[in-house]
Amino acid sequence: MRIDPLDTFISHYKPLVENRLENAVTQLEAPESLKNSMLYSLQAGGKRIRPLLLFATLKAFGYKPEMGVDTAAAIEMIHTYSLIHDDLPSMDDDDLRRGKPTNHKVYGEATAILAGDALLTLAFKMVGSIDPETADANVKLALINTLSKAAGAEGMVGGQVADMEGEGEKLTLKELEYIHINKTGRLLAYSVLAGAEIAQANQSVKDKLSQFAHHIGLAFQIRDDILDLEGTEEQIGKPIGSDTENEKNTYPSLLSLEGAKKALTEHISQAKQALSTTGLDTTLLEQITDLIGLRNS
Ligand SMILES: CC(C)=CCC/C(C)=C/COP(=O)(O)OP(=O)(O)O
Ligand SMILES: C=C(C)CCOP(=O)(O)OP(=O)(O)O
Repeated sequence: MRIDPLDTFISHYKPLVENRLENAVTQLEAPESLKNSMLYSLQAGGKRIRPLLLFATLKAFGYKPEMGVDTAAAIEMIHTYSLIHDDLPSMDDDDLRRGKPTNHKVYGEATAILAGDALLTLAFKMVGSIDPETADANVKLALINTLSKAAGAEGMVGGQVADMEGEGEKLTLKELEYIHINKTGRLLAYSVLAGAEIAQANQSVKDKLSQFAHHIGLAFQIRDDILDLEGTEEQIGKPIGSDTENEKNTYPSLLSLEGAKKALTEHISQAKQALSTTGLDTTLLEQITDLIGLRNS
């Protein structure tokens, strides 16, 4: 029987980041209610695709994936905070996330906002305290600066604002692409580029990985848009059809379902093309790219 290398990789490295997340929050000297709220969303069962991308990137360079565990935990904290806030009544007003009641439904709106704030700030401490043998001061500074850019006003937060402002408006494909690249793509791209930073890759390889990351970022959100129409509640962990209900601009709403699927296939293929130019052992990254195209687990 053939065991898929990606399955083996996931079963080894998912628990690694999950343990780091749990330890980082449990150790905090902070109100139990806040820690419980942070842990509730961190442990609600995400796919951990961003940590896996970082680990697989390190592996592509021949580095130990373990070297990325603090950065992977930081990325997952920022991603989780963004989902807690995205679900709030003032944003998407969702009741379910990862198949469970949303954070504000369980802990109340104020604690949910503060749990998100605490996860965001803890993420930067995680990167700041990476073992110096894994990343020296210059590498850490680069990791912190690029994380701040990917997650903040010039990245995810900016994309979220544009997404909200676009609700009910008919956007152009270029405007929608801006939203997808920033709201979703930047943090996914960071997961790959952080691996390249830790491996101290040269600029040419970083540029190629950046191209790869751009395409998987877009593909990921296009697939999310498609699943909102034709996925199941079990598959996406929340009711389907919320994009339509919130009058969101999506690839299917602009290009039709068929057009969105075509765009997804094109971005997956361009992502793989970019990978093939890096000269690295990209087996796992290719498999994760396929997973993003299918997104059925
Ligand atoms: C600063 C903040 C709050 C950023 C949120 C970023 C984000 C990617 C939200 C989920 O997007 P979505 O609403 O398209 O996805 P889902 O369908 O999972 O809610
Ligand atoms: C960025 C988007 C589209 C929100 C959901 O992200 P994921 O699909 O990675 O969510 P989890 O697996 O972490 O729950």
